[in-house]
Amino acid sequence: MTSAVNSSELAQIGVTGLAVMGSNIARNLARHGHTVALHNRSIAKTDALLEEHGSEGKFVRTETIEEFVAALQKPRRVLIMVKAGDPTDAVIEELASAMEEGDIIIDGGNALYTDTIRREASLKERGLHFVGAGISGGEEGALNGPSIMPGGPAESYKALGPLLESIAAQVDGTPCCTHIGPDGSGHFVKMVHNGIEYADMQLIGEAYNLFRDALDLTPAQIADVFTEWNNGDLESYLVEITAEVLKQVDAKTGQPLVDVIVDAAEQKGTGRWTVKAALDLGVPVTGIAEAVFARALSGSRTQRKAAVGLASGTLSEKPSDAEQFTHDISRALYASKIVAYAQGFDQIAAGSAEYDWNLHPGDLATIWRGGCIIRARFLDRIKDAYDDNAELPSLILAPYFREAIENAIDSWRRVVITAASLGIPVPAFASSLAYYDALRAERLPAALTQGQRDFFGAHTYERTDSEGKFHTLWSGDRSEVQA
Ligand SMILES: NC(=O)c1ccc[n+]([C@@H]2O[C@H](COP(=O)([O-])OP(=O)(O)OC[C@H]3O[C@@H](n4cnc5c(N)ncnc54)[C@H](OP(=O)(O)O)[C@@H]3O)[C@@H](O)[C@H]2O)c1
Ligand SMILES: O=C(O)[C@H](O)[C@@H](O)[C@H](O)[C@H](O)COP(=O)(O)O
Repeated sequence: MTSAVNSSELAQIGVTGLAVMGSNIARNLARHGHTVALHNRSIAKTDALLEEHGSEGKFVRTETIEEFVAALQKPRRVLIMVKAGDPTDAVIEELASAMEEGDIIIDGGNALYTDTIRREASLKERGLHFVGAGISGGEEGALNGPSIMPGGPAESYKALGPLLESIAAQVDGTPCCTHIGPDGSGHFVKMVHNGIEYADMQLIGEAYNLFRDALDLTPAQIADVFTEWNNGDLESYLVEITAEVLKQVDAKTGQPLVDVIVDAAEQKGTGRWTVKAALDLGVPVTGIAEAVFARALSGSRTQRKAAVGLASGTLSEKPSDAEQFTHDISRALYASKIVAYAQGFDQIAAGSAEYDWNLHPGDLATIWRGGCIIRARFLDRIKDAYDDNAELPSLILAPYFREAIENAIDSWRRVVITAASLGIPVPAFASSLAYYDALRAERLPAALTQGQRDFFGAHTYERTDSEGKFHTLWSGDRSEVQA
């Protein structure tokens, strides 16, 4: 264990916040030959890390922020891995007071991107570089290679990029880390990543529920289906771990573990942030929104308990061909997943335009191919789609995805029809299908909405055959005037 701080042992980077993520990233950095200064508010975590893993590389133990900052090579690079929100502000303030012009502070937590925009602007005034870096992959990714989404000044990426790229996951020799864009862009992109993660998990949950309630399969049988799917176009980390979770037997009861876990899903907030930001940007992220609401509904335990026994109707015929229905579910999952990703990429495009970030969707597909929670074979297809046409109006319109949906459409409809008739909730499957149908519709009932708005509020409407805004004199002779 290295505890002394002297000039010959200055660290290339410091990590403060040594809980699950920080400790594993510090180890990842050290394992890649970087000397890492360690700091945590409570010293016990620092000592535990050194005690258990001090031999994995070169660490510098520090107790105070002053010692920590003094242990770093200039320009100093500090990675903050603490709780998002006020704790991050408190740590930034402490660090900024001890650091010098040109030093770089990296926030690797799940920060709200508007906080990152504010922090970057305020630290810039103090001569410090601030990099808001989304990091995905959980504990295992942090240690063995996460996907890293750093925003902030391009200049700071020059000093930081090689180091971050060295610890990121690699796919086909390409690191899952790239400079995303200015200020809050890295955290914005990480937020949308998490939103897509929510949608993906909800869709998998709906597929699981259909297997249980429409086909009467056991968790172990469903695990086998997911394992098989993981060898095809649905191959992904989330499908893989779904099989693992479903296979798990509870040691205490002998029941499948999934049956003894309380069915109320929690959420730390990134999914909710994605939906709030999408509402402000005016982007329909229906798959993500349904996933966030589904978690909220699952947590409404009192209401749910009171509602048990409500009528489900009489249409209760189960699918007669289990093999066909299993195939249908796999296609409904694939098609709905395409919609969720298309919507997430739409939100990224809208955020990029709003904040002038100049984000490149193909780059994101590239760095999400490995390390992160939504990593999937599918991401290669998304990368190809944006390589072919960086200006795609929607991912759904890329030839590969268009064809995939065409091949899935009847299965997708059968799944939603069956679920609706059996009373099995599939909000994400159904809303994704509704989104797809609305997107491809030549005419939408929005024309009627406009008429209603004009009727009660003189809000005006556009005509299909002339330029300008119009208003009908609804309370008068109902003639039309140009507004
Ligand atoms: N867990 C994941 O899978 C995951 C994945 C990606 C990103 N993230 C993000 O990464 C960050 C770290 O996550 P985590 O799960 O490792 O840890 P966490 O539970 O979110 O945070 C614990 C760490 O924050 C420190 N901390 C809390 N309040 C503080 C304060 N006021 N001042 C200074 N330090 C404070 C704690 O120090 P003490 O030890 O002294 O309490 C501890 O080191 C979070 O922003 C999280 O959202 C997490
Ligand atoms: O990319 C990741 O590594 C995960 O998304 C990570 O960020 C974390 O596990 C989520 O924040 C959990 O989110 P919920 O608690 O909201 O499900």
